[in-house]
Amino acid sequence: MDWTLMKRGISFVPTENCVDLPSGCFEPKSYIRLEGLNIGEAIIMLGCSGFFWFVCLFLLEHRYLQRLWGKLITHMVADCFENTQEDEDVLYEKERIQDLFQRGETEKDALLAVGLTKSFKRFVVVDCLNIGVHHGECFGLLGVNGAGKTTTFKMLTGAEVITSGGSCIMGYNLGVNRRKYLSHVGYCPQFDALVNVMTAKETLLMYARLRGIPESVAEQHVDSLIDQLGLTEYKDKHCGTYSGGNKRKLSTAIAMVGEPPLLFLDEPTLGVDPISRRKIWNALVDCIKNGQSIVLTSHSMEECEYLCHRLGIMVNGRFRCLGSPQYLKDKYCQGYTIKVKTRMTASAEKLEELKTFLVQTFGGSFLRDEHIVMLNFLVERRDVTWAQLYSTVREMKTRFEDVVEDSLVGKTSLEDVFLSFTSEQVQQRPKVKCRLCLGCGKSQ
Ligand SMILES: Nc1ncnc2c1ncn2[C@@H]1O[C@H](COP(=O)(O)OP(=O)(O)OP(=O)(O)O)[C@@H](O)[C@H]1O
Repeated sequence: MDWTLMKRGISFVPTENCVDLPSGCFEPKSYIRLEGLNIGEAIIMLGCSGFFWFVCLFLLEHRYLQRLWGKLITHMVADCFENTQEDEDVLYEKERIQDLFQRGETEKDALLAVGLTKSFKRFVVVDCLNIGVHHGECFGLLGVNGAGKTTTFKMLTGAEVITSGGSCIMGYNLGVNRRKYLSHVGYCPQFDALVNVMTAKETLLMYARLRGIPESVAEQHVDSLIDQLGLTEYKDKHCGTYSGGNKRKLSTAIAMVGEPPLLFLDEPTLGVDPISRRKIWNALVDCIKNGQSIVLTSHSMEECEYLCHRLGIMVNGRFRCLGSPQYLKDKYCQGYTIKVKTRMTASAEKLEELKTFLVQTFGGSFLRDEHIVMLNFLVERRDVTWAQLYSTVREMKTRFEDVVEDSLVGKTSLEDVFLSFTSEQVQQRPKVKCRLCLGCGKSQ
């Protein structure tokens, strides 16, 4: 046998007429042949898979897949708004978000959600919602009970399956790169998810470890969160013994563990006292200064004005308006409000007289809402001066002394903007025609 040939990768196989061969009973044969147990097939497979993964890497590196996905999504949600009148700011934002998706530049915003839709059985709860949250921005999601805020949060945090649409956080797609996507999120759910037998410190340390914060800095990080949110007094007590407000503080602190780039906070200050609320606000302002982004829901207009750069008011699962608090006030509710507290003993005729007096005094004013003894008038005029308002209110008090108990004059607020949209909310909404809403349109 020729050992030099063996070393060069040539094997020897027995031949039928071995006696005739000069080398004896063996014939040289290559290892890399395709037949039998040779490695030819493996080499071809290796070459093909190398080429395949190179193409995949190339497509990923050059964002072709993201662009393709973006185009697909925007194409599929294109019909979402057909037959509906959308606010111009909402439409502008939708176009901006779709453009970013199409160009594959999803990392330009901290959060980009396009055509987000959720339907439960026969009803659409969130209806082709487009959300873009800039880096270092606090975005407020407002809406009456049942508008779809919590469902939106659940979809964006992967807790609820999205019926249609898609979402990217820091450029990572929930559908494609779920683990990376979720690693950038801190979530404070609407209902506290706490382990009752653990203390605040133990809970936060557990989350710090889960987030991979090194042990050497975890304790210091947790202590600073406890201090920031005013939980120092309770840090070694079991969560089960906490008041509702303290549970909310701890849930907010959990969301802040590890300084994630995006925080989803579902009513973080619900049931929190005014002093602690300000502590939470300050902690959130620090997060924003730190470059983190926040998506917040709240029923406190004061909180939204304090924290949010931009707000979207959700009605029937859609944005009804979008913009900064001041912009929304200027656009939707210019003017003043006159609140009148009436006496319980006031007769119906006198009340009607009072209403007519205020409506007629200022052309362009109307009774916006009425609750037992409270009348809320909106004066939608910019040319009215404070002096005119106060003199009218003085006159009203003198003329209707037996009807008016007290009154309050003020500029229109964010609450007025909010109230102007709430009447549009309906409890159950039928499915809309949308190419991505699975089966929608067909079942109707
Ligand atoms: N799992 C579910 N199955 C059926 N309907 C649901 C489900 N979850 C939510 N809904 C419905 O979806 C609608 C929106 O609920 P959601 O909790 O998102 O409202 P919300 O705006 O967060 O209200 P709130 O301000 O009270 O928290 C409600 O009418 C609710 O009944």
